[in-house]
Amino acid sequence: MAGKELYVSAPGKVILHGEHAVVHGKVALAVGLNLRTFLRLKPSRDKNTMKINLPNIGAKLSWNISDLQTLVPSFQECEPVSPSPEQLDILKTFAGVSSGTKDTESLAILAFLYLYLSICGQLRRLPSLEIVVWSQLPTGAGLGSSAAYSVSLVAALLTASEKISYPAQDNIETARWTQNELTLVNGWAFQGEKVIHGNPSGVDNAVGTWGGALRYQAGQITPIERVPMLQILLTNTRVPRSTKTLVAGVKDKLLKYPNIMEPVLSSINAISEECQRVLQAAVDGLSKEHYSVLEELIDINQHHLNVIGVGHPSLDRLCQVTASHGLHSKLTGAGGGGCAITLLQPDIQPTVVDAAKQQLSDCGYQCWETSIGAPGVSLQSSSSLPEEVTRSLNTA
Ligand SMILES: Nc1ncnc2c1ncn2[C@@H]1O[C@H](COP(=O)(O)OP(=O)(O)O)[C@@H](O)[C@H]1O
Ligand SMILES: C[C@@](O)(CCOP(=O)(O)O)CC(=O)O
Ligand SMILES: [Mg+2]
Repeated sequence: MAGKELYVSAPGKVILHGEHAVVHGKVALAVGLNLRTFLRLKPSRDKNTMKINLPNIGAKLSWNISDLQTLVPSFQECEPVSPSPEQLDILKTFAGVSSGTKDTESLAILAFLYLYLSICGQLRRLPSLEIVVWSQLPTGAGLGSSAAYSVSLVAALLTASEKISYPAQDNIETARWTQNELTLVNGWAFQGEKVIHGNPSGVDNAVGTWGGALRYQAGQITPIERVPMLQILLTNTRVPRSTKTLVAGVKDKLLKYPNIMEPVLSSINAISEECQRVLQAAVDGLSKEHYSVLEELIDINQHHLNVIGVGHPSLDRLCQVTASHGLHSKLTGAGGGGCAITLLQPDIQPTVVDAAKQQLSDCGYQCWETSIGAPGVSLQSSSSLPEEVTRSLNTA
């Protein structure tokens, strides 16, 4: 691969049930989303420079390879390992980032530096690269943009450093790596998530890597086969929030009120189990009764998520608006604002959906009708990229 330009993409995700509880060992059900993060990597013309350009967050940085090379002795990992506090301190000092930062750009840069130095540190010399990452996903809205960022960076860096193969063949638009290679991508992307989130469960990077529909519990990833087609309305309240802060808040509540919070997490676990049971019992299509169960599960979980402290007035409003049209919604991802999902039954009148969407956009929210179960991280030919993506990557 050395010396080639490459394009990689990774999907965002929607958590159907189990957000937050999954951080504490419970089950989550998650699916790949057809909004993706795209990355272009090419060798730098200037042999002593590493450049990264992140147009979504307005960050453009470059470093001297010789300066980065001085950090290598503290990294050089053979396999994915958790970033140590000492390694993070070294990176913060190098990047001029204050400790305890939750700033978007700082977290993105720290994650990049950690992954670049760890993955490429064993090479004779760090490679001079130009990397652009651009995403269709809103950043920090619960759709796993941090994981899609880490997964696409890792797949590109592992390919560029020849630790995984270059799977593309002539005339093939998208190619995927082998299961073993994807396991390595997922393992490193989890470390990137740790830099950004502090204490991630690993569900988001698993969906970014494998796509489709997954059951995730304590690191165990089980693909859910033949999930019936679900129509989902995805709404972004546009209220910004930080996964890191929300995850830390739930942990504090759990430590303070273990006897009160643990049963709530167990109930969320039971909701995920029941949802999986319904989806798998209904491979030939969901009946009206199945839909009523799924709707009730959504309502109950939304109440639980409020109890554990990750609700937000914008999400309450969203649920009220959709309920007024007979629809059921819950937050997805870390909550505190960000996105919610609304289940749409297949025979729903388009006028009902349109009226709900209109009222949501009157609240200042952004809606998408999505298809779920998108493929995981992929190597793409430049000709396979939508025009919007090519433009964003090349003009950044
Ligand atoms: N396209 C991107 N470019 C740069 N950084 C990104 C991008 N997408 C995500 N990130 C990083 O991920 C962080 C958002 O992660 P998080 O709070 O977990 O929200 P999300 O729900 O979108 O994953 C951002 O602050 C930024 O550091
Ligand atoms: C809240 C959590 O369950 C999901 C977070 O998703 P997001 O970063 O908000 O897209 C945290 C995790 O699983 O690591
Ligand atoms: Mg995230």
